[in-house]
Amino acid sequence: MDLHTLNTLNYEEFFEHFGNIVEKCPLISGAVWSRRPFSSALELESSVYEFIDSLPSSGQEGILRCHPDLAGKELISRTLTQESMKEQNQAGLTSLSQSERETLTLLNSQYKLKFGFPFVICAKMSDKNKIIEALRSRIQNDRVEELGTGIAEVKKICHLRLQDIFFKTCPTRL
Ligand SMILES: NC(=O)NC1=NC(=O)NC1=O
Repeated sequence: MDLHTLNTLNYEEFFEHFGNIVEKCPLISGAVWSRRPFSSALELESSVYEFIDSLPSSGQEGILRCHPDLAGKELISRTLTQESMKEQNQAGLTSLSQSERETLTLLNSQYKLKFGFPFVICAKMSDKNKIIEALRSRIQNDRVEELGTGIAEVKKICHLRLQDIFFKTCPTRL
């Protein structure tokens, strides 16, 4: 997608392309649309991060709570968003053994009980073993630290989703 197109999308069209760059948080894209014109794709990405960083902790916790568990009920019931399905599949979470699934389910529940928001990690940059390892170690952290780490992972997920959108629409420009 070239810059002219990006900057001339009305907000409905902007939602079509960018509505789920942060999982189930179209409000962020709705807010960032007001920041156009963008001088680059990078500036669009920075506007998303600035919006997220400007939220109070309750708002950032809300963003984490919009994320489905990894290998959770939405994956089982096939109600994941397209983006999440692709990311979870890429990390090998659609081909877990029974014991791996049980371990992830237990750790996810313990994590949510402790923090009041789900464990979030950029699945595309990880794999099932690293995810289980990260969950085991991050559950030991305190809440403030985990909120920060979770939001950092949300930004990584957003970065890769934006790359997909821009690359998909102009694959020739490598
Ligand atoms: N709880 C999560 O970490 N969810 C996710 N990570 C991803 O990379 N995609 C998701 O949906």
